[in-house]
Amino acid sequence: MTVVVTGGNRGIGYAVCERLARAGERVVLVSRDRERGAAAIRVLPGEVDLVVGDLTTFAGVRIVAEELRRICPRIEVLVHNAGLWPSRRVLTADGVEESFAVNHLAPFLLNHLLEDLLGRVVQVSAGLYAKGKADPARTPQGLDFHPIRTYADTKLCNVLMLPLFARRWEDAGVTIDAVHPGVIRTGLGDRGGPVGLLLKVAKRFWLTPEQGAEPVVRLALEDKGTGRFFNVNQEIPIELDEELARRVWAQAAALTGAG
Ligand SMILES: NC(=O)c1ccc[n+]([C@@H]2O[C@H](COP(=O)([O-])OP(=O)(O)OC[C@H]3O[C@@H](n4cnc5c(N)ncnc54)[C@H](O)[C@@H]3O)[C@@H](O)[C@H]2O)c1
Repeated sequence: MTVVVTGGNRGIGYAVCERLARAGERVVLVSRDRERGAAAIRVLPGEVDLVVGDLTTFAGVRIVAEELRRICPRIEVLVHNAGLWPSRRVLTADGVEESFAVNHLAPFLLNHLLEDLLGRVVQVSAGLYAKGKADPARTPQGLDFHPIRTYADTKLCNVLMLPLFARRWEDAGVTIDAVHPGVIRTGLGDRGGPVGLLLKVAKRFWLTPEQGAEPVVRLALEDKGTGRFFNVNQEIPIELDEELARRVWAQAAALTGAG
């Protein structure tokens, strides 16, 4: 089975790659940095391929999709793990806020570009989605940027897309679930200043990337359901605003040219 893991060169993604490679799956690791990606695949066990690409821009996502198409006749599992928690507002070359681009638009576009190859998709989301607002008039450009809420907005967008992709793919038998991996000690959200210092201290008490990988791997290898959200291993019913979900979808489609 071929499993593609975005952002697989470090943190939870790396631990996911390691677990899957040890289990005998063919792993394709997507990394934005060639050297860091190559360093990761050198030490990973088993059959691991590297695809290099930056998921910040639509052009970067398209390059990744093309390369995946070239080397994978089928992708049994696509794990959208790459994620960003920025401390300040940065716009991408496409004019959208960076974490909105990587956390939400990149998975949205990859899902469309690869859908005929897919068996299953696992979206690494975050429990913080519940604090998000996903206002289509403001979120894409990161207007009113907030160091916590903006990230939460992007993760809410992931969750809003779940039932829509689940329905879209029903007949094709492609499934999609999302998971909050737990509070995990990785480089996510690292920053300077007093907040960075506090975070560094707090992270000592957080779980390891291997522990964060566990629920992601479990979902990657399971194929019983679709459209579900898991808080670690527990399924949480999600109440979604259908109308908002459709607007967020339409906007992602207009921005990326997919859908
Ligand atoms: N660490 C936690 O407590 C926690 C909690 C909830 C959700 N998550 C989610 O788990 C996922 C993995 O995060 P992590 O904690 O391992 O953090 P991390 O920072 O260690 O890993 C993030 C990965 O995403 C990659 N990435 C970022 N921007 C990219 C881009 N433009 N193109 C390609 N790759 C890019 C990074 O290179 C890295 O490999 C993220 O989606 C994150 O939001 C983490």
